[in-house]
Amino acid sequence: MSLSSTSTIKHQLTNALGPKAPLYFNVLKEYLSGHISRTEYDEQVKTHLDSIHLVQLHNTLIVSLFDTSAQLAPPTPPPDVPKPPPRKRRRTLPYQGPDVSDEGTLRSERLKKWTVGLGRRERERIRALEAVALNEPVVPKPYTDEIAAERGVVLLDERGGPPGTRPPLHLASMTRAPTLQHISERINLISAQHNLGAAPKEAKLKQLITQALSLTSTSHAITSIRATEPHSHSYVLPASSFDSLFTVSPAVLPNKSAAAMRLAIGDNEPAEEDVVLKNKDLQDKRWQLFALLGERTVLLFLCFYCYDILCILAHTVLTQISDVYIFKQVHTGLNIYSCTYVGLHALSLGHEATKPSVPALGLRPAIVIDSFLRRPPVVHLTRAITHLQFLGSCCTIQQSRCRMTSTQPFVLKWGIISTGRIAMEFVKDLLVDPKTSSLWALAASRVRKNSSAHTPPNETGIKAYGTYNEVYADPDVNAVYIGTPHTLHYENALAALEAGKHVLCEKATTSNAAELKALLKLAKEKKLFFMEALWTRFHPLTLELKRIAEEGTLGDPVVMHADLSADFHIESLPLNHRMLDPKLGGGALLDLGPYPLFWAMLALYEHPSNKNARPSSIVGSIVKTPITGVDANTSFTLNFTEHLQAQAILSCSMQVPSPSFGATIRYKNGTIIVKPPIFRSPAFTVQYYDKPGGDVVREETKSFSYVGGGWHYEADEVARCIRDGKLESDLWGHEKSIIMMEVFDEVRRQGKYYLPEGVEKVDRVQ
Ligand SMILES: NC(=O)C1=CN([C@@H]2O[C@H](COP(=O)(O)OP(=O)(O)OC[C@H]3O[C@@H](n4cnc5c(N)ncnc54)[C@H](OP(=O)(O)O)[C@@H]3O)[C@@H](O)[C@H]2O)C=CC1
Ligand SMILES: O=C1OC[C@@H](O)[C@H](O)[C@H]1O
Repeated sequence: MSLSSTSTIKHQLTNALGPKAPLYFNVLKEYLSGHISRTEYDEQVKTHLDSIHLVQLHNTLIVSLFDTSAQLAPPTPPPDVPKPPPRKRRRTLPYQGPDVSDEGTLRSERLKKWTVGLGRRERERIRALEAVALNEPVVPKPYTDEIAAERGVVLLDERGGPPGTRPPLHLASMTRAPTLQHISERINLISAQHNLGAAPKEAKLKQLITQALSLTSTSHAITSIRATEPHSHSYVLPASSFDSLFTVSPAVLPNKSAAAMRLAIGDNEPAEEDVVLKNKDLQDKRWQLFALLGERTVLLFLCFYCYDILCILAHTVLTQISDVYIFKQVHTGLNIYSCTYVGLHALSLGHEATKPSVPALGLRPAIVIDSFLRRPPVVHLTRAITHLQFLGSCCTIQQSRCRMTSTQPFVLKWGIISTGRIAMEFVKDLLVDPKTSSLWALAASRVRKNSSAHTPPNETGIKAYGTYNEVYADPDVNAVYIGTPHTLHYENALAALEAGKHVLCEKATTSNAAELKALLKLAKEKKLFFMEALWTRFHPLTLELKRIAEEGTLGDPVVMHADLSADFHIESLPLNHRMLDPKLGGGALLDLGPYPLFWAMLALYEHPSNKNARPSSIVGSIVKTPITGVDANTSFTLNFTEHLQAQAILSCSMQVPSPSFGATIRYKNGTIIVKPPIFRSPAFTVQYYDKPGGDVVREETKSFSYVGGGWHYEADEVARCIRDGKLESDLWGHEKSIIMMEVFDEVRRQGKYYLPEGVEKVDRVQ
């Protein structure tokens, strides 16, 4: 059926209704735009339909509206299930007189059939998906989360059944993702079907998806999430809002939604409340959800109204992040708005006090689709979009929200040592969200020698100093970032620590392990935070890769290869360039080597089966450049044999670009391939075997993009750790940096690459 058929019926109905027509269409508009509920709609529309003829015309109009979808090609991407046989076209419209099966009620069978809202193809698709899910043994995950167990988290029932027993639909297992073309067609269709006016443009959708995805960066990056537009006031709900929201009866929704929204984001939002969790809160299901959501990489989509959009977004998101949970009112016992706010609040709080795991709450990393398949399609695209926009706008997340006991945003004032290349990249990323980190002072050693500690902040509010000592001496500086060449790290970090500053120090942390150990000893004595700036460890890609690598399916790691190389054109570099000058720790190993070694540390050392055992052997080989004698090409292998039988084969060169593979980690049951450049990889692919050493039966690629350059993740980690009084990061702690330096020492020793006398300030590798 075409849209003109619908207009014919509309025309007939208008004539038949006479003066009541505007009222009738107004009610329809209200319904389709979601302002009134289905029940309200039925009640109101009935008052205008005072003859059988009118009722039949009305029913035909409704059918024709829904029928539009049957005639246009379904753009929703088909799943990987056998295609249904071609079906006959329905011959319903244009209106052909009274339908004998219509009993003159608004609930005629034919109408009911249509108002279920899903086409047969769609229903079959869903049914097939359910079958897939049901075939899977549903094994509720054991109650293993230690924090949850310790705190005696109460499991939520899922629709009256035990948690974890409700089979989810594995949208994730679908291999074909929708294209923008699909999305746009579907949106046009839905919009046309429901008189929603102009459909949003692809760009708009893209923007929404991007916006939504930015929510999912990971809780580790919470402080980096930005709203698309600046907001003058907080959009995060105070805890008390929940009391009202939770008491809003689902029966009055969605028509009261606007009120609920206003309640939530109200223009006159009172001052932010101090949210302190008490013990009893920890037993509260709502807070458990906060905790759950705050802990995990979660995107909450509550597109009750628009199944297609939900699937599209879920698809998109599933390719980007680890878990997507779509909470349904029936599933959580919360209404749709409460769910939204729970999610937002959780994201904003980054609640770390309780960490009930997903299985502990009986939720599974899959999309749970249930009763809404039986709901009439109050398909309301604009509402779905409003939700997403709302989600986006609620994401002005301030660091204060990550700390339940503080009402003040935590701001870390950074002092930057050096104005070199990487220091400036780091600075740019600090400015990605100035609310969370404040760039306080910046020093160059070789320019602006005349400036003094009393230099007033310039128009950017950043003090510019002419010596590093002035930064160390500035009482307002909390943490110092060191971005000088490797061999200067020790003296710079030492000075910063002695001045009482926390330190984030570029890789390679020092010239040798002895220097690093001396720094760490001092940091501990002074109760100061110290971290190697191994930014890659904090990237969402790395967190996700680690999750997949360690969840068990792949088994233990066996062999990994990693290389980072770059052609520095050393023949044309000045001899005092940091890559060539042995006094600055020049060469490939200390500059590029940290990254292949990092991947070995992540994949092998950090693997739970390795039980934190250090490498049992290190073998290195170095090719030096005749230009200055620093290493030009270096390879090294590490064995991890105490608990694993694993080997890392690592290499770096400053004479050629990286190879195409980046890093490859081979496990007993699969392989992970990390795309280069491995310091900020854009994607990784996981290949699963049918049996150990067997064929690849499934392959999944996960792609990531970064806000800014990707250094703010490590900056956020530093801020969080310092805020929480930690002396080292849980993700990249001291022990790992020491192992890294010991590996470099050993490789240099074996390759006979000795730094000039006096360069190493503590001991000397020889
Ligand atoms: N995390 C990452 O992605 C990256 C990290 N790095 C690390 O950052 C550090 C710096 O690298 P990069 O920024 O590329 O180097 P640059 O040469 O660009 O910058 C180093 C800066 O250190 C300062 N400096 C102080 N003393 C000296 C000296 N004697 N000789 C040279 N420079 C001196 C200078 O700044 P000023 O004059 O202002 O004092 C100089 O600009 C290295 O340890 C490297 O491993 C490098 C690249 C990427
Ligand atoms: O840390 C680094 O990552 C990127 C490389 O280009 C750079 O040389 C290195 O220091």
